[in-house]
Amino acid sequence: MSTTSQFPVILPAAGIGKRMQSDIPKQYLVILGKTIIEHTITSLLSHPNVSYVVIVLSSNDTIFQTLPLASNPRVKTTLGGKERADSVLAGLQYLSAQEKWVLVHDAARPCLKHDDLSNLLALTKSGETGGILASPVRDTMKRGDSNGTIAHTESRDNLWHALTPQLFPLQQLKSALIEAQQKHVPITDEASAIEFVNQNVLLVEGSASNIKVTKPEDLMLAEFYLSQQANQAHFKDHT
Ligand SMILES: Nc1ccn([C@@H]2O[C@H](COP(=O)(O)OP(=O)(O)OP(=O)(O)O)[C@@H](O)[C@H]2O)c(=O)n1
Ligand SMILES: C[C@](O)(CO)[C@H](O)COP(=O)(O)O
Repeated sequence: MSTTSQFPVILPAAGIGKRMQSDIPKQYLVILGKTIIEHTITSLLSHPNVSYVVIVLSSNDTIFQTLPLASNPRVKTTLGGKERADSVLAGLQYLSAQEKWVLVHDAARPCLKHDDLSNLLALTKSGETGGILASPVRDTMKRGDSNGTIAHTESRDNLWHALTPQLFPLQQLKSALIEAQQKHVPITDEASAIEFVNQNVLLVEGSASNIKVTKPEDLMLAEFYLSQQANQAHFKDHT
């Protein structure tokens, strides 16, 4: 990917982190001396093909403006909504209609690797079909029933974990999200909106280390991956 193509990123960060059960929204928990959202934004802004990042905040947010990154001219903010999809749509509406492609990435995924983002962005070279980072499931998959017993074993073939970033043409994603919202279809990621309007989404294999910090036990795992990435960068700089 050349350094001349530049893409905006929408970063939904208006969630409360119910499953994390912390006193503050999980994106403001600190790992290795920095909040999770600062790790995420720093990793995005240091990629040569990212133009700027639109952070979608809750109207109750009092923390973001206190972070040094808040005054970075490549960091913009807007207000989100009740569900993640509402926040993403608010972010898309902030963008100029001149933008062709848009990336959407969770604030709560601080361990994104540049190589994975470059592989995803390579889709913009080959056509108009968007795609997502994803990782193949590894375990044997069971479908349970309402009694908590196994109904059957699901085939692992072609089964993937959906990750972010997700990359789509701006207008396609905006109209798919609006249509899903009007029809009250629950949307948990951008790809599901595009699937809802019967359009194709490509899968780009990404690292399983690109975890979403969701539950308390994920904090230690994110710390491990972030320190591994910092060590690798240090090693690169000294060889
Ligand atoms: N109304 C919402 C809900 C979620 N998000 C963002 O979407 C990303 C992924 O969502 P998730 O991990 O589910 O975050 P939360 O909604 O905060 O967590 P929980 O579901 O445990 O409450 C997070 O960066 C979160 O801040 C958002 O911008 N607006
Ligand atoms: C967008 C996402 O991170 C893809 O894995 C995810 O769908 C966010 O919401 P979830 O409720 O944690 O699945």
